[in-house]
Amino acid sequence: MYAIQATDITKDYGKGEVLHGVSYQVPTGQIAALLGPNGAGKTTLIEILEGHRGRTSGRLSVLGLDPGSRRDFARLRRRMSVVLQQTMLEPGLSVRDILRRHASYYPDPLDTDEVLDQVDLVEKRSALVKSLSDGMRRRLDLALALTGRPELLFLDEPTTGLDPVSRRRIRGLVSGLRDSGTTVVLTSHDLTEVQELADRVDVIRDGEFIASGSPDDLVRGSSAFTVVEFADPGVAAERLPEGAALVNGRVRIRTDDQDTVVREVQEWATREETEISGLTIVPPSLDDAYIAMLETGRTE
Ligand SMILES: Nc1ncnc2c1ncn2[C@@H]1O[C@H](COP(=O)(O)OP(=O)(O)OP(=O)(O)O)[C@@H](O)[C@H]1O
Repeated sequence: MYAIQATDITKDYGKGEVLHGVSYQVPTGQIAALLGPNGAGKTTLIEILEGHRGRTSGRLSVLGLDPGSRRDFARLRRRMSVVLQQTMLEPGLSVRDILRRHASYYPDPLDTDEVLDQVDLVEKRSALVKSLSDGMRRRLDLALALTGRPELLFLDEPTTGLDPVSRRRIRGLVSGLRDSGTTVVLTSHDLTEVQELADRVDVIRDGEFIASGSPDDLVRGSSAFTVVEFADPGVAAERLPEGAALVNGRVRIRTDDQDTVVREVQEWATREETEISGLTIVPPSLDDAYIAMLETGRTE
């Protein structure tokens, strides 16, 4: 079952295509991250999926409806939520009042206090919107989005500007949404967050997808390097293993074949009659993989 099925979507704003026939699928109940450099076409695609922008061509089904049709869009609005980076809220209303009013738009909304608790804003329930900090505003935006029990949630940079405790809490909340069957489409430039949260990642560049898969798949399939390191054994630089560099008192070797490097390092240590201590093998992160992917233009 797919919450989103987009096939051969193109978009031309009038000066040539910015989406070149992209196909994109998100299984129901998964967290899908959409990544790509500035200008790649993420916002355009997301807005088409949300029904806030028309497509030039292609087929699209979101929760079984076509966001490009006015009638379906009206139905879809009751079943999905969008959390943008900035939203307009009436500054003179209290947190509780704004949530209550929002809840009145839905047939079966979440209880206001419950949703405030979820986003850790209980203590601010009587505060006016204009008195909230940026981080609190973001949490209120999320509370508003959750109120209608959306089946599909679009989240744009959900934890930008939040302090570490709030960030952790919101990430926990987002992964809990998946557990309760909500589908989440996430755009974030924080790839640690994406690695932690996303079930699948799709990378778009110049209006085309260049990679798709789980975060682990993308890391495994990338040309990013693993780093093998050990403590400086105190030998002369020219006697270090081939390809090694001395960085902050550690010998560092970048490789795409860690097993061979570890074996060679052990053989080297035997030859040099030296001990290897503090050996670490650090696989590439999603961040490394993503950068390598964009540099090499690797295809799926
Ligand atoms: N309203 C518009 N009119 C004309 N061209 C647009 C419009 N919106 C976006 N574009 C163009 O479409 C392309 C994709 O832009 P889009 O905003 O979708 O990229 P993005 O991946 O979301 O970028 P960013 O990470 O910078 O937000 C860009 O070349 C942009 O200039």
